[in-house]
Amino acid sequence: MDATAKPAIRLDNVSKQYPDGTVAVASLTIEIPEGELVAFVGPSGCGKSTTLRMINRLTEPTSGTLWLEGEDVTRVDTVRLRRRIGYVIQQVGLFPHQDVRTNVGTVPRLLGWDAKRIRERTEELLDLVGLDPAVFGKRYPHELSGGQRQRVGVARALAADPVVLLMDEPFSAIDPIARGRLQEEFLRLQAEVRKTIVMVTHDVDEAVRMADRIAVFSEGGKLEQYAEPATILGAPSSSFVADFVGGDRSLRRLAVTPVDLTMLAPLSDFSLTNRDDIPTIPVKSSLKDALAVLLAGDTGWVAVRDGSETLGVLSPQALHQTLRHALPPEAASVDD
Ligand SMILES: Nc1ncnc2c1ncn2[C@@H]1O[C@H](COP(=O)(O)OP(=O)(O)OP(=O)(O)O)[C@@H](O)[C@H]1O
Repeated sequence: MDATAKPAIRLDNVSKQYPDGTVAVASLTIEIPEGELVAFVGPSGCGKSTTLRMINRLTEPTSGTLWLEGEDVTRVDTVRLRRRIGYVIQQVGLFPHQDVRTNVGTVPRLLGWDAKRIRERTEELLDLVGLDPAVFGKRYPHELSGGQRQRVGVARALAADPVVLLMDEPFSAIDPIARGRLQEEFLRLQAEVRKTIVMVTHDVDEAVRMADRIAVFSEGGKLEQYAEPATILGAPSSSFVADFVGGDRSLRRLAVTPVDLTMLAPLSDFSLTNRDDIPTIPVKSSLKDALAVLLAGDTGWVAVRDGSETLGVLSPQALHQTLRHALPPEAASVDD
């Protein structure tokens, strides 16, 4: 964690015991750095949603302290607290009898914004989530696809510019192809708005792809490991974490391991009739992207580009070495 980054959210020894005696979260301390996307993963019933809902106090903690931007919000008025925290859930929870524009303007209306400002803000947000306001603004939720509804849900959650966005399984009800597209769009949106986001997901690939940091929980809201995706996959802290992220975590790791620029050979080393034939990848590509491009091409080489400048060429041998380096054999077994 960047030592200078101040946490947007801090849970301090927070616990939740439901009235029937179930201890969903025993005693959890975790900090969410400002501007980061943190994914909560873990087996069913381990307390992910309870923890998420304690952040906006839809579920009141039994004990412990909750901090938002350095302020103790454990006992502040929940209506005011929730205005600072957007919330997106799996079934979106759009109001079925209100059109898209009215749905998106919900919180600004509650805040008493004037009509012109609400209209401008809803237009801006619909544009931001990739829905043309002229086409979609007047539609009702049942006139939208699942993915479009989800975008409206995100636009609505962002409407009053909250400091934090909580998302509980936001993409899980959407088919895999549309989900991939939404995830990508969401990452683009996040690069623009840079909110502090906490997301619960069942999908390890989604967490690896989207999160700056992953929190792996076990039963009772026990934080097993809290680290960047590459660390969770490459150095799981226990056999529990290793088992949870799965036997194919080595392959998952390729998606978060960048191409090693020290392995590139100069383009001039290659006697090619037409250098334009070499497939290229951008400098920030992952090993997974490099491998995919290499397999799709005929030349066996991949040029790495920074804008229009070619930095060098990745040969199959260099890629093989990088893969072996990225996927050491010991990564396959982890002991407690
Ligand atoms: N209102 C409630 N009353 C009693 N127990 C509850 C309540 N809500 C959740 N629980 C219990 O608390 C524990 C944690 O539930 P929670 O929904 O936080 O888990 P989760 O990790 O989000 O699960 P999932 O991945 O299945 O959604 C579970 O044992 C669950 O049965």
